[in-house]
Amino acid sequence: MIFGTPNSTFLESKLHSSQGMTFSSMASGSGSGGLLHSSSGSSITEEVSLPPSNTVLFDISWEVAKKVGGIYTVLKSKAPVTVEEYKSRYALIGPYNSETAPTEFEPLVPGPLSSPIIENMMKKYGIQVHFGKWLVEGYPKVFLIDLPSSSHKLGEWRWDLMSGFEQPGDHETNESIVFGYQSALLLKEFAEANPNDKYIAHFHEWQASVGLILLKKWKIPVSTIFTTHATLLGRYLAAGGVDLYNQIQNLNIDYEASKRGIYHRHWIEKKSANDAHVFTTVSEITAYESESILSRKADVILPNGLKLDKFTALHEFQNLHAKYKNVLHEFVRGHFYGHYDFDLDNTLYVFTAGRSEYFNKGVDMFLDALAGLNKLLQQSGSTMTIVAFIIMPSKTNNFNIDTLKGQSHNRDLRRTCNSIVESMGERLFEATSRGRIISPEELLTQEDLVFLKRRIFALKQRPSLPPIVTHNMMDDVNDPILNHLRKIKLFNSKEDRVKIIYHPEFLNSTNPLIPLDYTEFVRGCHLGIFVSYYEPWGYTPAECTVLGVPSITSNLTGFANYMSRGLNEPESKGIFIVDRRFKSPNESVEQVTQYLWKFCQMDRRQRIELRNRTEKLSELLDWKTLGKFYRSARSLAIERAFPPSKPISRSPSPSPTSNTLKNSTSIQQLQQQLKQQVEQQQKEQQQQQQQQQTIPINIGKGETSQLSPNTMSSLLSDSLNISNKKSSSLSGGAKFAESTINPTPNNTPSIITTSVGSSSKPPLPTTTTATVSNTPTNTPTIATVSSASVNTTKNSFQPSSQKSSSVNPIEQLTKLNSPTDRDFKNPLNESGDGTSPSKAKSKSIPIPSNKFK
Ligand SMILES: O=c1ccn([C@@H]2O[C@H](COP(=O)(O)OP(=O)(O)O[C@H]3O[C@H](CO)[C@@H](O)[C@H](O)[C@H]3O)[C@@H](O)[C@H]2O)c(=O)[nH]1
Repeated sequence: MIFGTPNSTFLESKLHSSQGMTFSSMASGSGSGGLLHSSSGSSITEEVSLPPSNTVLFDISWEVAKKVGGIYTVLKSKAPVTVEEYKSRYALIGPYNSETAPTEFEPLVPGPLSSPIIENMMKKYGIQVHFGKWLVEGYPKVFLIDLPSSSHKLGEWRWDLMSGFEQPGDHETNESIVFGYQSALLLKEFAEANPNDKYIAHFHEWQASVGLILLKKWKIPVSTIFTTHATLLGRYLAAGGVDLYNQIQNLNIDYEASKRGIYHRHWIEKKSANDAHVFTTVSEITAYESESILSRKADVILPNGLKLDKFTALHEFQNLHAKYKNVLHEFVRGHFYGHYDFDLDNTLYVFTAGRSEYFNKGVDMFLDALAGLNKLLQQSGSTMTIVAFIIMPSKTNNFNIDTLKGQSHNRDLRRTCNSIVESMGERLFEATSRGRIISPEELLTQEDLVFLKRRIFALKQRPSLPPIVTHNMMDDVNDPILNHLRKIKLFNSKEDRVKIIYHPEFLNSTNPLIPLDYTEFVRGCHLGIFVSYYEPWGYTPAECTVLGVPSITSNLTGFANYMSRGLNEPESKGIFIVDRRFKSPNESVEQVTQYLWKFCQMDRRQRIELRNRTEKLSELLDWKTLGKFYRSARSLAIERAFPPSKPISRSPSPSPTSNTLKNSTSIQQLQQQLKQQVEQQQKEQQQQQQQQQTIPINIGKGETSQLSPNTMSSLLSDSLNISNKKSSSLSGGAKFAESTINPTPNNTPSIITTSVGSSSKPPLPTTTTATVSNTPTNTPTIATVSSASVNTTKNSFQPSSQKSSSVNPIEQLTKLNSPTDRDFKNPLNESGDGTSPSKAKSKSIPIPSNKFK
């Protein structure tokens, strides 16, 4: 039976797959092993069965072929391993978006199997489905559904789904409902056309999960998985100042959702979690939260992985750092034209990035820490400059003129200098070929000098300080980031050692200011800072790690908890974890400031060594390691939906608890395994003789740096290592961290008296906003609003006295947590996409009593 032609069809691999083969044997082509191989040819020993040939997998999400935030990264980075595993029995379903389709999607002619289904969708329901491939690595097949083709059905479908508590004015939910019915109909068509196949539909987040509710309601034989990448209400509560992890169990959840006008969305999320055969989240901390908010324990925890690009030459990523840092240098020269009085060789680039959630993403803390660092650098008389980037989309109206002008000045100046150099070269050549030494006056003529003087004079005419924000903001008066900057008075003035660049748009390589895509930008920076308050996982610090860039994150992120369980001394490997759980907000800010201060004390070589150690952790985050949890979730879903001896089950198994425990044990086992490997490696390194030879590394500027033997061995080794190479230098790394992370007494300004981690730590000078009183000399671009607000940001910390006696480790972690509300925290400040609390309405809406049966 022919299912289709290669390259154009979904499901053609049914022809080739062989049931029962192991994944690794298939993937490696060896046919001999039962090992799941990592990219380094190493590792986690595990027998993985290929999915049976009649299993078909769909991922369903709002972010298929359309970037909004982290879920796009999950799907895109996971695509290669999923395609490898399922071949063309894997596809994604998402809404069709005409703006992103041209760059993300390539239409294909559907094969004989999908073709009648797509035709039926149009004939029976009038729904247009675009079939093709997603233009990302692995090229998975996608079904993109045209929402407008069903917009006339909205009223009917909304009534069918949530009569009694619908919110007709909520555009985002309306779209979710339309997409939900469309995707459920598509899955129904597939399941009915191929009754012998076992379908797994994996729904991501509430916006895409209405279809899951319908599959159960219509009794369609499809096994379902629901992953919540955050809970809606959790985001709102955190952003709105609720002490989430301490109070969660005391809240009336439906009432809280109703109060915020999101009951109908919360209902979709909760019903999806409860209707799914398998319910999953991305971290333990979100599993804990989901138990209260969604009334179901997670069956499986799915830590987010990344697709690793391993270089054959391990120092290559250091060279990329130098390359992209030069692009940032060029931007900075232009941006600060007329005020460019600092040394780029003594400048560090730090950044935060992500969807715009001012409080939840810890931007408030990031800025307060920068204000503290600015003060410390000023007081110590440091000449170092820190350029801090904030890459967070906001509503804008293109780039602002001042910013563009800066880049154009810079380009003009470069052109002028290049043409002078060219004529100098000609004159030099001419004189030399006539056997004469050229005089300096002949080389650089009076005319050239006048020309250059004019250029310099033009630069100095800049009337304002270099802009804080690169774009015209649609609502700069209410932008929480700009307001915070106004409050702490970081205006890019001459005296500021910390300069700010707020780029309210995601980056891409066609950007006229910073022509880098996000990954290249991260590589060019020295340090990422993501001290989130609410962060189910946190891709941004994870991406830093695999790109070999150290980062500061918070212990309220799934990523930090995952890494700290798997690593000893994460700090020494470039993962700095700030305590937002047990410390007051002011103390957490001070901890960030201290980390920054100490980072500033490191010299270039120490930073290179730290980057090496950071990069070597990437194996921990590889989908080839973490994909196993997805496989567990799928097997469980199949097991529950299609029990071997029973007819197809249409309802989820009632006892997820035991599976939750089973799975969390397996994550711990994996981490334990990785930890043991790292420790083993450390032992081996200690026994190792120090190598005498040094190898040059390009560190930019055309210089080379002689790395120490320890660094070299760590460069050459594989950190997690797996294939028993005897070469890593993690133990050297730990020693290095002790000596470099703690500030050298001579370099330490007098106000810093101890290092982080000291049990008798005297307080740092306060880093809150009121202490920063430098007034800008010129009018900064953002200073269009009153600068009256210079009061100290007062933090209210309530020490947690109610220690939990619960045996649930997550509960223990989170119950003891007592970060509390900060004065400036305002839920209405949060903005972003549909998962963001920005759309909270104050109006309460009715809660039906009959929807949860
Ligand atoms: O210029 C930029 C800046 C950022 N990013 C990306 O944006 C993503 C942001 O990720 P994250 O902050 O983790 O995403 P959220 O959108 O907040 O996603 C939710 O879902 C993610 C996936 O499960 C979880 O990691 C988060 O904790 C959770 O809040 C990252 O992959 C970045 O690479 C860009 O592509 N371009």
